[in-house]
Amino acid sequence: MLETVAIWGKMVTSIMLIWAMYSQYIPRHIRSHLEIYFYKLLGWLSFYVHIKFTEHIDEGLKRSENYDAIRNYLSTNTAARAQRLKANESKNSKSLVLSMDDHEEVEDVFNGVKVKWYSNVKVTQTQSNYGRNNSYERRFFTLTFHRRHRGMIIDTYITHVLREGKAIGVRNRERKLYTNNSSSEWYPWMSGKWSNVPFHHPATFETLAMDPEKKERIKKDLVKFSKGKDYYKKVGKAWKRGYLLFGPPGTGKSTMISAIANFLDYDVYDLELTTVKDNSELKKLLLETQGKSIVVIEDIDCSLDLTGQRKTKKEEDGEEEKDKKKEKKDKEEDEKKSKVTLSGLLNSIDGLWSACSDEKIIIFTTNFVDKLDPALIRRGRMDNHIEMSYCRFEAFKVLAKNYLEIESHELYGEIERLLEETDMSPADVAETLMPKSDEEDADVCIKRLVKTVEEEKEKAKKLAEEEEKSKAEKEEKRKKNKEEEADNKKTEEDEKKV
Ligand SMILES: Nc1ncnc2c1ncn2[C@@H]1O[C@H](COP(=O)(O)OP(=O)(O)OP(=O)(O)O)[C@@H](O)[C@H]1O
Ligand SMILES: [Mg+2]
Repeated sequence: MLETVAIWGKMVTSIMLIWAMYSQYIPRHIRSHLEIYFYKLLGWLSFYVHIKFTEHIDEGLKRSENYDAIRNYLSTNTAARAQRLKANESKNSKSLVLSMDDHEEVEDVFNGVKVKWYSNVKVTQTQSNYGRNNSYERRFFTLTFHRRHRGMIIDTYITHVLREGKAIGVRNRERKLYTNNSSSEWYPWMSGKWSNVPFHHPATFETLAMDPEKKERIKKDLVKFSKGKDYYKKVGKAWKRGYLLFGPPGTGKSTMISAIANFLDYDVYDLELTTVKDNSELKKLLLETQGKSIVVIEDIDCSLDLTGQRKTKKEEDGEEEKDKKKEKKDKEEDEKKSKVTLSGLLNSIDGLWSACSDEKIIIFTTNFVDKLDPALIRRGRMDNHIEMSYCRFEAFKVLAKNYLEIESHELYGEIERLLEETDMSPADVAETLMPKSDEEDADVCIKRLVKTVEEEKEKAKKLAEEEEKSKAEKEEKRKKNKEEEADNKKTEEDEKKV
């Protein structure tokens, strides 16, 4: 026994000595060549095949969906058998997820064939421009199996793992509301491209006040889209759909986005364009969004200078002089401003880049649809244009049911007439309907609404009258000026003749 220990001891010492000499005396470039041949030789001699699945793909640009699917699969099926588990990677999940810790190994059996999964991590050191050392971890799984099962594992087992893993991910995931970070925070050791919070908005299509027929049409459109994977593939279109929500403030555009997210069980990416520096940043941000999600750009007319109809030549000439004066000031401001352009945005929506992940809805909202460039909202880009309008009777009935739990009242007829004649947003109607104390019942709230709508109607009438009056005054003034000009001209001509 002692002899065996001594022999082992000698062997280990010799190996360490040889390794130290090898590292010290063989130059680095020769060592890397030798290592390549060593691994090749190992490959020829080994009976085992290894497949690596990395956490990030595309030069680290994008998180791999396959990696997440494998992690989910292993968490549910085999990770519990591992010696060391990690419980801290449940960020996107409703419940606690136990996954294999780094450098752990588990076995899986499929159709009687044994395979092994290893979870690995490689630490990379980088140096920033300021000389600071940063290290970050790159994780990957390695699947190992006997080479005689190569066909079955590659064709069947991996597909099975990915499909199962993705389904588990969808079942477990907690929906998120994402918002984009400024590019100074994009490093892996900082917040990354997107920050997120759990998405728990209570809005649904049932609580959304709008014309029931329109609502039904939108729901059908969404269902058709979410089930359309094969159809989109067949017609050769990226599996995405654009919605343009437009209408006055408080008509439910943002509420509609939440209702769509809840209806389809999608995540929401709230894209703040003003913090995106340029087109390339925009592409990188969109690449980092996952499928089954809604990308939202709210108030697109305010976000950037993407709007405004294209100018005519005449308008451009007239503005030339003014532009020159402003040029210097604008230039300074421009340097600070986002440089995302209309074409950059269009490219990201439906250029080649858009097809990088599936099942995505893109929603733009605006209060002023006429201000938008037609190129931005043409069909194919924004496939469905939805107008969110002022509260009419049908929408009121939904609000009354939600806020007061009533479906009829003696004043309903009166309200129907008033709402047809007055433009009041659902937000204002909802606020008026909401009981302000325990003593206020439905009757009080309905009467308050009638009073408020009547007041609004009166206000609108006065406003219209004032506008009409000021318009008439302006017209009168214009006519007077014109007459004066004509008189002056005539006098001048008469004087010349004399
Ligand atoms: N159609 C609606 N159905 C139900 N509630 C509504 C509707 N429209 C507005 N509301 C209520 O009014 C509030 C404001 O609505 P919301 O933020 O969706 O309006 P918006 O159209 O996005 O306005 P803005 O143009 O100012 O962004 C919501 O919180 C909601 O309670
Ligand atoms: Mg809004």
